[in-house]
Amino acid sequence: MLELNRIEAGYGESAVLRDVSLTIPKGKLVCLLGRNGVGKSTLLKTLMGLIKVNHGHIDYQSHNINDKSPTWRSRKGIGYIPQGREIFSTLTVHENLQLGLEARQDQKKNIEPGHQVYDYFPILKDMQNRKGGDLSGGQQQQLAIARTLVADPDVILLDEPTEGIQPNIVQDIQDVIKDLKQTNEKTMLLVEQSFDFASEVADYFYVMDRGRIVYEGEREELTEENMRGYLSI
Ligand SMILES: Nc1ncnc2c1ncn2[C@@H]1O[C@H](COP(=O)(O)OP(=O)(O)OP(=O)(O)O)[C@@H](O)[C@H]1O
Repeated sequence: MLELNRIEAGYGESAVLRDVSLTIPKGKLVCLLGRNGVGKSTLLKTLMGLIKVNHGHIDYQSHNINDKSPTWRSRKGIGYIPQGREIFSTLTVHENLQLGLEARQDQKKNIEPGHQVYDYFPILKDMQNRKGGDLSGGQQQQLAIARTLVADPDVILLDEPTEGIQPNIVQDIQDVIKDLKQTNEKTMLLVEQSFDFASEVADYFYVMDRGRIVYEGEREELTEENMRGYLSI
C-alpha cells in the first residue's frame, strides 16, 4: 500500500538515499534497521514529503504521491512520529493531543475521555494538564504516539520509539505496537536499532547501510547471526 521505488533523495546536492526500494504491505509491520547515520530517518522524512525525491517514485494506494505535501499525506492517513518526538513543551498534554486532530479528514474537534489512547497510555489522562516539557522522555514518547493515533491514520511511520527510554515504557510501547497491528490492522514502518525490539514485532525487515538497502527478509530471517555486522548486537 505504501511503496518506495528506486528512490534517490537527500539534503541539497548530496544524496543520502541511493536507489532505495521498499514496500509496506497493508496490515503489516515492516522494520527498517541500521546503524546511526545510515539514512533511516531520511527515508521516513522522504515518505512523509519533508524531503524532495530526486529520482524514483513513492506510491500510496497505487498512486504516485511524489509531489504531494506533508499535510496532504497526513490527511490521507499517513501518520508520522518523528525521532525526538517534537512535543510542544509549553503546551499541555491535552493541547498536544488536540493538535493531532488537525490531521483528521472529518471535523472532529474533541478527544472523548474514553478514547483508545487513554487505554494505551493511562498516564496521559492523569497528566492532561501538565506541560509537555515537564514529562519524562518515555512519557513524551507515549504522548507523541498518542498524538498521531488521535488522527486515526491507516499507516504509521515510527522513528526509533525506544531510543533512550526506560525498559518498562519500552514494554508498554511494544504492547501498543502489537495491538495496533493485531486489533486495529494498522500498517506500520518502524525504524529501529534495537534488535530485540524489532525481532519481537516485525513481519518483514530491511537493513540499510550508507543509504542503500543491503538486506531484507521475512521475520524468521531476523536473527542475531544474520544481523551481526549490520547492527551493534
Ligand atoms: N538536515 C540535514 N542536512 C544535511 N545532512 C543531513 C541532515 N540530516 C541528516 N543528514 C545526514 O544524512 C545522513 C543520514 O542521516 P539520518 O538521520 O537519516 O540517519 P539515521 O540512520 O536515521 O541515523 P540516526 O539513527 O542517528 O538518526 C547522515 O550522514 C546525516 O549527517
